Amino acid sequence: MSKADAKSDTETFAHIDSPAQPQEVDKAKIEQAVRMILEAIGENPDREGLVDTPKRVARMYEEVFSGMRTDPGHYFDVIFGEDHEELVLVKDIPFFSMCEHHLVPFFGKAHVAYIPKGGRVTGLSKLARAVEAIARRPQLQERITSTVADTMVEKLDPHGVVVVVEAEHMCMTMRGVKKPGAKTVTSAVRGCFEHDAAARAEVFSLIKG
Ligand SMILES: Nc1nc2c(ncn2[C@@H]2O[C@H](COP(=O)(O)OP(=O)(O)OP(=O)(O)O)[C@@H](O)[C@H]2O)c(=O)[nH]1
Ligand SMILES: [Zn+2]
Repeated sequence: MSKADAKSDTETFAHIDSPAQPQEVDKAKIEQAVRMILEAIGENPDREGLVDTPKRVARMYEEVFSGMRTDPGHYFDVIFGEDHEELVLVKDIPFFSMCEHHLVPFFGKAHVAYIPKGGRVTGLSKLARAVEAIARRPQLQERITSTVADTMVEKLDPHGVVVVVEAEHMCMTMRGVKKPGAKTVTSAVRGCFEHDAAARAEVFSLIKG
């Protein structure tokens, strides 16, 4: 399921030439919708404090959903021919995303580890950029986790990948079940880490430490 999702993401963004050329969001439509929501809750969208709110929300959605117009795989186009076939871990990458069920934020940290193969070593910042591009869409935590892992497998063909994401979901905090502090942890394990329990344990202990 998650692998299929990652594939469809790759297909969705296949037409985008560069992450530096985002397509526009339909801000006028967002403004219209926000105005309607304000009316629906009994507010006056023309009062002073709210008159610019639809525009602000449209700009905010353009920013927080910018990953809709970014192919995370592009970040792995540049590779260094470094002969390093040992573990690389970038941990505590902060991210912010939007729950696709309620359109409220969930946020936390991502930890990304891989063992490069054949000199396909990526820039460390590209791991964080890929996490950000994938998070900035209407999302599920599980899908962020597996899409990061599957994008790396597809683009870098490494020996193995481990992605761990820990997050707090505002839809569980400020509404509904109201359980502030509850953390969700998800992981995606690919390649050699699937079979090598010791290597997997090393990564998890480095993430924890
Ligand atoms: N698996 C998964 N579930 C999520 C994520 N973000 C939010 N959810 C859950 O999505 C579910 C949506 O459940 P529904 O019953 O359709 O909606 P709801 O009535 O608003 O649910 P409550 O949050 O329980 O009030 C809730 O259980 C959320 O906690 C996520 O990233 N992954
Ligand atoms: Zn939610």
